[in-house]
Amino acid sequence: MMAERLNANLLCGEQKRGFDDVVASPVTVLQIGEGNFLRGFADWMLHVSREQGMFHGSVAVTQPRATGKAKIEELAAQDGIYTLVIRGLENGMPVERQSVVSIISQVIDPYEDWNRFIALAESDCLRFVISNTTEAGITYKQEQLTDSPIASFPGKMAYLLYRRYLSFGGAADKGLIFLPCELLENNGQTLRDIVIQYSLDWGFPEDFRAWLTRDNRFLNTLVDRIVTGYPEEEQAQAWFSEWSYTDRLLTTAEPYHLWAIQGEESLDEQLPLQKAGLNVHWTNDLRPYQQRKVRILNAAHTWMAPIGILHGIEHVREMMEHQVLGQAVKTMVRFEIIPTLPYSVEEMNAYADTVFERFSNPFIHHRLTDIGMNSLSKFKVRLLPSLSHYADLGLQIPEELVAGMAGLLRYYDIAQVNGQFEGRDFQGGTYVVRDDTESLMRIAEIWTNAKRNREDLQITIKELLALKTVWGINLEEWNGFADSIWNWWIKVEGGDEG
Ligand SMILES: NC(=O)c1ccc[n+]([C@@H]2O[C@H](COP(=O)([O-])OP(=O)(O)OC[C@H]3O[C@@H](n4cnc5c(N)ncnc54)[C@H](O)[C@@H]3O)[C@@H](O)[C@H]2O)c1
Ligand SMILES: O=P(O)(O)OC[C@@H](O)[C@@H](O)[C@H](O)[C@H](O)CO
Repeated sequence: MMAERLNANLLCGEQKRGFDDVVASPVTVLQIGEGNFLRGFADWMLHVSREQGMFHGSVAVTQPRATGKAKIEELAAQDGIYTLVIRGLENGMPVERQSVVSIISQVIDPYEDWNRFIALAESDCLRFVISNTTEAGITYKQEQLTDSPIASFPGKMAYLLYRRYLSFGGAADKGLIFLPCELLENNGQTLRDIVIQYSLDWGFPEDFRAWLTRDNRFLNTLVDRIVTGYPEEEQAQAWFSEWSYTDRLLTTAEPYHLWAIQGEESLDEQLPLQKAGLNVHWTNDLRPYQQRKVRILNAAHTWMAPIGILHGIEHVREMMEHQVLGQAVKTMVRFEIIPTLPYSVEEMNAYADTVFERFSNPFIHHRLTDIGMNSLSKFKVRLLPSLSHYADLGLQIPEELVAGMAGLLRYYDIAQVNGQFEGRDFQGGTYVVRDDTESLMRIAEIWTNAKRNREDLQITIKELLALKTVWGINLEEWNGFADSIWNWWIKVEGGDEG
């Protein structure tokens, strides 16, 4: 795609002209994660702000894992420049906007060039660290301190900060502001705790930890935008011939975007996103944003993936257009989930309306198989709290929430085939289930031992509901729950949809 390499300089103040008259600004943001989401969300936001003359920095992007180098290599080959197409409905009207995002001025593979990565610690103008490493990226695992690539994302941050502390003698104004985008409650705080843990493991001095906690900020944030990545090849080719260039990093996203950040509004002076007209909220309470998103939008996705796949449905929009299932999603959100949330029903219904409009976006082909990945842990966080609300009050769990659990169990009726876990949909077609291997093995074992007659299936359902390692609690103990699931089973396997 790109003719010439951007020759950006890591050091502040040294700006060089590069590709197509783009001026590479000083690197003020370190980005951990080269995936679709950050490119369709945070990078795009910074790009918009810079286009308006408000944000004056640029981004150094690095990959968080040693495996899967294709994207970082493509990014390097394209000088960090890529195309984003935003498509969808805005106030009921279709929109399609293409932009060439050029905010990335450095592409660094820490596994190939550790020294270049760690040199960022000494950069005077570095101010922010933005990340998306999936929920799996913000976890603690004991690790050795080496002077070559550190494996984990938090480990890398601990070392980078330590080097920064040494470089600047613990200067207060050289602390960094972390904005993690991982969909994890208290993502900032969790990242900070793990970074501190590494600093203890590796024997860094107490003074460093004082600087770390006093002069660095780890802000909790909540992101919301559906970024669907590279489009179907036919669409991509049509665009390429229209634009007269090809772009393997082409990404598509919906117009809707929200970034809620737990921090004072004055931070927008340093990171002018709200000022640039973006839907960014600086707030002291993230919970309302978090809960409504996870418990409504993500929950609806997590509900529809297994059920939709079992019915042979491929995309979210098709699911919403399905006479029975589309209605079931809406019923569940409006009448079963919203009443469990501690917020105004009007506000929640208004949010749900925007979600249904987003799900019906005619330009976005959001695959249920993508959403269905890791459904076990997603169900636990996104749907189970709504079910628990009823169970804890001794109430019967409503029909569509039951269907969500039952559909999930049916979807995980799997067997190991050629090293993969396969299930069969209602039409007899096969699909592959991707999830935590240990849980999959346990579930596959239960299903393999099941005798498949009526009575035995009831026992199997109970056995699955009792898997505390998967659900965190024993769901078999919920009064009447196993029976409700069984009723769904008879209805659906008997041919009815539900
Ligand atoms: N795509 C969306 O619409 C969207 C919206 C909001 C949040 N998210 C979150 O983003 C994540 C998926 O990101 P994407 O859509 O950019 O997909 P992607 O596959 O393009 O990128 C995934 C990124 O996560 C990194 N990663 C994966 N596993 C990791 C691990 N174990 N440790 C460290 N890093 C790891 C990859 O290197 C890559 O940078 C999911 O966790 C999802 O919840 C996605
Ligand atoms: O990205 P996942 O796989 O964690 O969850 C699937 C979707 O629910 C999710 O990607 C939403 O589309 C996104 O969270 C919207 O902001």
